[in-house]
Amino acid sequence: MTPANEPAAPPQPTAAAGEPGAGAAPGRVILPVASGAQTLAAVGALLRGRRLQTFTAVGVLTLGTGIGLLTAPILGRMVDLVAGQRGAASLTVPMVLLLVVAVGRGAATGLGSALVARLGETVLAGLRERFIDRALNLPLERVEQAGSGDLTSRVTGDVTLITRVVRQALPEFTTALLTIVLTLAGLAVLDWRFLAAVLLAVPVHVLTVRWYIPRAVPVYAAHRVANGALQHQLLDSVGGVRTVRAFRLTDQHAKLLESRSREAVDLALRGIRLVSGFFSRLNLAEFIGLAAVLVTGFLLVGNGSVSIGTATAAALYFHSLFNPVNAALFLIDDAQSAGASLARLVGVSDLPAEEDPADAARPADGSVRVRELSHAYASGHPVLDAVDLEVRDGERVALVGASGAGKTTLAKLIAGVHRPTGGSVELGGADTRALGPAGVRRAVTLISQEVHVFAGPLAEDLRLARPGATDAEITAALARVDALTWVEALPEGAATVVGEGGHRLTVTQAQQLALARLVLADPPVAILDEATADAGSAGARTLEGAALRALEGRTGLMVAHRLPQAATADRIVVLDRGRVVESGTHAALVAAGGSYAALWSAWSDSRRTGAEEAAVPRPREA
Ligand SMILES: Nc1ncnc2c1ncn2[C@@H]1O[C@H](COP(=O)(O)OP(=O)(O)OP(=O)(O)O)[C@@H](O)[C@H]1O
Repeated sequence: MTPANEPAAPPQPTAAAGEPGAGAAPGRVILPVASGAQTLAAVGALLRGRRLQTFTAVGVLTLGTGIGLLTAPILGRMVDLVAGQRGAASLTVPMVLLLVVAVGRGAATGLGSALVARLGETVLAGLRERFIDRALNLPLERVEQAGSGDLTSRVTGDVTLITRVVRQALPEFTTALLTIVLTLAGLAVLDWRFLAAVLLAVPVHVLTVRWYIPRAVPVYAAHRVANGALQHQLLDSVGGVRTVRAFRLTDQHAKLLESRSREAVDLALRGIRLVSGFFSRLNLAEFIGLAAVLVTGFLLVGNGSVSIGTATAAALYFHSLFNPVNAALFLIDDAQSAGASLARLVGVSDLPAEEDPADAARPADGSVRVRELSHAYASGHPVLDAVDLEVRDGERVALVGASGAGKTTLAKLIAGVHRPTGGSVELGGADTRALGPAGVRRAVTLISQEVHVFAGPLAEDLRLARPGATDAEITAALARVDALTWVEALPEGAATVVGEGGHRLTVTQAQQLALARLVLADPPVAILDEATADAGSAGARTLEGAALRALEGRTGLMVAHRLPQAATADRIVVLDRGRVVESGTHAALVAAGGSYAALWSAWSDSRRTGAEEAAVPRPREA
């Protein structure tokens, strides 16, 4: 009695990425996950904007299912006609009707399914847009607290899962549910006792799902992990085949592969056994239900309550429930996983949008004033301790200090990436709280070491900093950061596709692009955090020159790891354990013989011995 359209592949319950604690490292505060009610409300709000589309889709699908329900009574009527020996001619009308019903049902359900899929896609697109909008505007601090993996897994894993379910399962699930509801109603119309007989099978369905889901979820989760481990082992053994042979590790690797493979196969077989168990239990439910309907029909026909045709129609109705019931139960897991993923998307998209003050202040110039600034990532562990710093409009200040001294933290606080635990930051005389997030973004640009090159034409990458920049402005910005020569040498110049899947840029080139974006954004304050530290010495010199030109006409704060770069700044500020310990010109600080002088002399010694060319010696690791 297994249905003809029983899905061929075993169902793979998904341990939804949103399950509590999934992937969350200890100490992480993961981004919010919406409750069931909030998720429904969000989907409801999206559907409300598409009332007509929703009513049409559900209406057409209901019509198709309703038309399909006519098949059983027509067949029942034919049975009555045959039982009453009314002659072959009397069957013509019911047969034509059957044909009309089949065509009508096929057309309406096909159209309805397409409309439901389309509605699902549109709603998903709306949700995705809202999610991306909120995600891109999340305070970086919040993303860091959650770990960027949390946001990434929502953008990738959850969105992919929901898209798959919306495309494949939603139309099938909706049709199955409608068929079940309408068929039960049809049974009640025939005779309520048929409905009661059919409902005898429901407890077996419920028990089957309760048996299957808790067993299947861990098995399939473990199967995915085992498959991942097998792939990894294959890559390791095959990729490193020379080393494996050279060190005579062939047997060891073969054994490892065998054990990983056995593990994956065992889990796959357990999955298949579960699916067999799932369907055999459903078959039992079908047996119980059909037996009950037939016995009821026998009794009702016997006492003259219904005709043989009506009893036949009831049995056919029940038989027509097999496929939708199995499909709906089979898809419950997909629906659950999609629901969990949806809750994770709604959790982020329901976050309040970043608010800018109604009458946001405007910075008067490019000066920076930091007062009593303190910060602790974890309470009780201050990283910055009452830092005071004043940078004049147009001044270039280098921040130096040992690793962990707090330079990057200070840079991020000034750029508004983190909110300080205590104290304040003023840009151009205006407190950053009065400027608002958008105001701070306009006033200051932070370039960090992890420069991202967006996939697409190089010129478009630059236009992100100034939408609508002319070709001449792009060329001028590239020339200013010394990048024009290599950009013009690219196969299609500034139109060359760079980034993921495109022309690969070197680290130096990517940082030059970041500097060109800075030139185009033209903020009054720029912060370069280690922008030149990673590029190797030749690249580092190119970048130093580019950075100096990009900073012309604005206030510049440089987190400097190369002391010669710091030496060219108007002023050097030395941080130690979260405090400003020295401030002055290179000459003054060297003469003062303090910690900067110690760093400088260590660096000069290393130059003399030729041991170290590029990086600053780090006297103390935090
Ligand atoms: N996101 C974070 N969460 C928790 N602790 C952090 C975080 N970022 C930095 N820290 C800690 O804060 C302290 C200061 O780090 P910071 O990166 O500001 O120093 P730095 O002077 O820039 O160091 P480096 O030269 O190595 O980049 C370090 O102890 C670091 O481990």
